Amino acid sequence: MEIDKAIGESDDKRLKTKYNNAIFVIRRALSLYSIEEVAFSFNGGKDSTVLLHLLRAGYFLHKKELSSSNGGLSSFPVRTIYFESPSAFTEINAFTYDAAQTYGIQLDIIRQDFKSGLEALLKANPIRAIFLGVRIGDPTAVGQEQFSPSSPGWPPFMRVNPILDWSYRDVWAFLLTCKVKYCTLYDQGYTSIGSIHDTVPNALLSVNDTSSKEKFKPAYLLSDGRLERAGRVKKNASVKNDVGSDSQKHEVLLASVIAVGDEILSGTVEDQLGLSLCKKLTSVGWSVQQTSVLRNDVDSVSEEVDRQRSICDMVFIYGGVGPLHSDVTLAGVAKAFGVRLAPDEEFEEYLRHLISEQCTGDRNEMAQLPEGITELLHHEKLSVPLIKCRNVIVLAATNTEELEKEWECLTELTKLGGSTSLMESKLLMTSLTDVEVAEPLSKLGLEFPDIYLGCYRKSRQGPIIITLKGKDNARIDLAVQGLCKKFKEGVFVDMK
Ligand SMILES: Cc1cc2nc3c(=O)[nH]c(=O)nc-3n(C[C@H](O)[C@H](O)[C@H](O)COP(=O)(O)O)c2cc1C
Ligand SMILES: Nc1ncnc2c1ncn2[C@@H]1O[C@H](COP(=O)(O)OP(=O)(O)OP(=O)(O)O)[C@@H](O)[C@H]1O
Ligand SMILES: [Mg+2]
Repeated sequence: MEIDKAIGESDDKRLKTKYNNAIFVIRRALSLYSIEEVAFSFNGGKDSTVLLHLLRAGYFLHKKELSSSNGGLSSFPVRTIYFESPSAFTEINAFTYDAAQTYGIQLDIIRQDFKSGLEALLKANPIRAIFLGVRIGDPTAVGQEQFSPSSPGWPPFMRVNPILDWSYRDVWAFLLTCKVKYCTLYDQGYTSIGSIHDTVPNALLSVNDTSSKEKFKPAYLLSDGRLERAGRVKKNASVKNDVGSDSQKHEVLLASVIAVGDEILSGTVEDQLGLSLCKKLTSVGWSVQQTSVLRNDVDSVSEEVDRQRSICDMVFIYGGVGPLHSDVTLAGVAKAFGVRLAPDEEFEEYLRHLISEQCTGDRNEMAQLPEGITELLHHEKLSVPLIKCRNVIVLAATNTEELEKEWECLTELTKLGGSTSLMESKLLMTSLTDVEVAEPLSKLGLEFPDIYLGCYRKSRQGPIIITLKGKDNARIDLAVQGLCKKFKEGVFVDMK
């Protein structure tokens, strides 16, 4: 069988594992249900196309085992249903029909909505299980397993999701490795295809071109699969790194800052990040509604996150992020949104670069993220992307320098610091130690509450760089003079 052979010959270990797991699910389903009792829901999309080939391979392997025959696969006897809609792309329709013909598939075209169509289908046929190309990350995948009964209110059948755990990259690795045809729209920048009314090419694949017609790279070049739905215009207009369109209606954006750490509560460790975060938020025009410190306890986190996420435009949470038993922040965030934690391969990949060979135990444990609601915000300055779950930003920073860096990246990646461009700023460099400048600086902060003061260093031994930001240049100059007065002349070098 050509698919089984192509995967067998590939040296992509991950793809092999994914393939074997999917084939296992398919073969289990074919053992549990007779061929008349299963159906394949095919719509010409990329995930569907992957599943088509997996099903063909799975059916072939299943049949081979039963009859020990070794012949080819000329026809595919699994009932295949396509819900054809007037708002489908013509390219999708053409591909669906074409694929059916190429692979000897008898297509059942249904021109009703999903629910009514399925009701009629199940009435007329002994179908008990339907294969779907649903993947983690799809909005409809939340809470689903590889075998999931249909939801209450839907006709009763088993949803079989062999590629539930496949990532965007796995999908493309499979289609390209097996060299199978897919819908032409994917070569024109479309990364996930809905109806003609809600789907455009993914702007992240746009190619700068002087000609009037915008050009796009093919779908397989999208580096962050999480953003595959960025081309779903109406339903997902806010997919890319904004703070939510509703929030823009407020005059002032509301933030909540949550720290998680038993050590802060016991006084063992002082929370420096909260203060810093509040200043930063204030400096870019946000109003911090509340700061809280919570125990390392899933329920405490979920309850607080749930409360704050509904009151505020954005919730910032830090502490309790990592693989230790006390690192419960992500589990709490997941619980607040009513989703589970699921392994995330792209995130795992980042962690693998960091921990590489030192890693013992199950790496997946470390790369679990709230399923279906997580967006990874990549930035070249960060070794691990920032985690955004709807309006909750999970910061991995454990000290102010790390926070400074994450904040910088966050403001670049989102519209958080939308007003920073209107701010005036000054950069001062000094070889004074942290201890020497800490108090004068915090005093300066009190004297100049309208001025944002930030500090960072490029290396541990290197100089400290002090940032002063505010809306009024004269006030910044006054603050600089105030600071300089507290020290001997010449200890600060004006960098700008
Ligand atoms: C064969 C099939 C079975 C489905 N079963 C369910 C189900 O059990 N529960 C449910 O909420 N939606 C079910 N759906 C609907 C999908 O979850 C989802 O709403 C749809 O695929 C998304 O399409 P849209 O993005 O065009 O709305 C089913 C869809 C199909 C095609
Ligand atoms: N109109 C439809 N007819 C039949 N099955 C459908 C239809 N729409 C969705 N499905 C089923 O739901 C699955 C998930 O749909 P989804 O749109 O997420 O994936 P896709 O269309 O295969 O790929 P893409 O994400 O690129 O659009 C499909 O793989 C298919 O099994
Ligand atoms: Mg689709």
